[in-house]
Amino acid sequence: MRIGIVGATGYGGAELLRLLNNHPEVKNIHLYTSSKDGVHIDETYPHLKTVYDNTLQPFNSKDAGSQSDLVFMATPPGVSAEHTQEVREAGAKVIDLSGDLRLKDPDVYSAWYKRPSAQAETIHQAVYGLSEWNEEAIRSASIISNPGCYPTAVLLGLAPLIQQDVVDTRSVIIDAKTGTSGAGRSATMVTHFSEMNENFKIYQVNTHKHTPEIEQQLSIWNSNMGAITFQPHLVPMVRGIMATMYLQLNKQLTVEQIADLYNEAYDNKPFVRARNNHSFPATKEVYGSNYCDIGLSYDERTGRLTVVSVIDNMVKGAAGQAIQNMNIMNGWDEKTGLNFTPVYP
Ligand SMILES: NC(=O)C1=CN([C@@H]2O[C@H](COP(=O)(O)OP(=O)(O)OC[C@H]3O[C@@H](n4cnc5c(N)ncnc54)[C@H](OP(=O)(O)O)[C@@H]3O)[C@@H](O)[C@H]2O)C=CC1
Ligand SMILES: CC(=O)N[C@@H](CCC(=O)OP(=O)(O)O)C(=O)O
Repeated sequence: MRIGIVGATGYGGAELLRLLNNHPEVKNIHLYTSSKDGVHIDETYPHLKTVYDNTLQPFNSKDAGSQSDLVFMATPPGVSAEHTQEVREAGAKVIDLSGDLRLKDPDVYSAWYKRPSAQAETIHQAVYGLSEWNEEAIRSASIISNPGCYPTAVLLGLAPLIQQDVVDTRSVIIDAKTGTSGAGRSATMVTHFSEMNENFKIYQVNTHKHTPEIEQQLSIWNSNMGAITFQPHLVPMVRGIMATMYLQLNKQLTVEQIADLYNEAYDNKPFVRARNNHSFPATKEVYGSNYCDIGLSYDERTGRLTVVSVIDNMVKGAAGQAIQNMNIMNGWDEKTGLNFTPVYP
């Protein structure tokens, strides 16, 4: 299969290249840039030196769409809104890692992203690529909107409870932490070493653009769902997301019954590892891998359930899930090219 990566000089693009290099069905990769035409990828990323012979070429939709069967858009907001349809018309399928095509209501997109949305038709065609829960639609999709990193961790953690309607829908509080790579390679002050080392910051309180994305999917699963509270934090590490979620159950369930909901949901899902022994995952336990690890605890004193979900934001939260979706679209085993254990310590 011929692959195109737009935004290859960014963190998401580089991670795609690292993973696709080990994918047996991928024979040819074109890298596109808006600023580094003619530069070899290993000048930007020496760690990718042995990966194909890739020189960056200028991005235009026509070339990208005709030189590739599938194009990954690993670009900032606005780029895929503008170019996805042109890439499709030139012949390639598209997997978009940005948030441009995730929100089905263009007004909601404009309100949270503070920019014009993509055309309604493109948004309509895009299938939300939460691999574990949307497999059938992904299989026949031509455009995938790859989920955001936080929504991936949060939705995988909440799905079994929300789908089975065992949660007081107004009680959901999500306290999430991320490493600095989530901000991309071009981020400057916010993730500057002096700003982040020995520091811990809350940011975009009640305004983060992943809030409507999480709410949209939760309300597809359960029409009683309303607004949620989602607060992101930056911690001084490079990779990893931990989402700690607090919720009140709307019915009496034993710890065993709660664990059963997770086992039933994820027993045949190779990348989700739910624990039912009161053990809690740490971000390092999924580092560099496509796993999402989940732990939970029910506090009988308060009637509150705590769910902890961790992923590597660069892999399951971006490039890994995108490749998992590529596998599903092509009828390949979803683990192809992704079947490796986390790096530890
Ligand atoms: N980092 C993460 O953990 C995650 C990121 N995402 C999303 O994936 C996307 C990419 O993120 P990330 O890789 O971190 O970001 P980076 O800032 O690291 O990289 C983005 C790349 O996009 C390219 N680019 C910028 N403008 C244009 C343009 N007009 N046309 C074509 N290419 C352009 C740039 O490369 P060049 O200058 O060579 O063109 C740049 O290297 C974003 O939308 C992000 O929100 C999603 C999930 C997780
Ligand atoms: C640390 C940091 O800034 N993280 C980013 C992660 C989200 C991201 O990558 O955004 P999309 O996947 O939705 O495009 C943020 O909070 O915006």
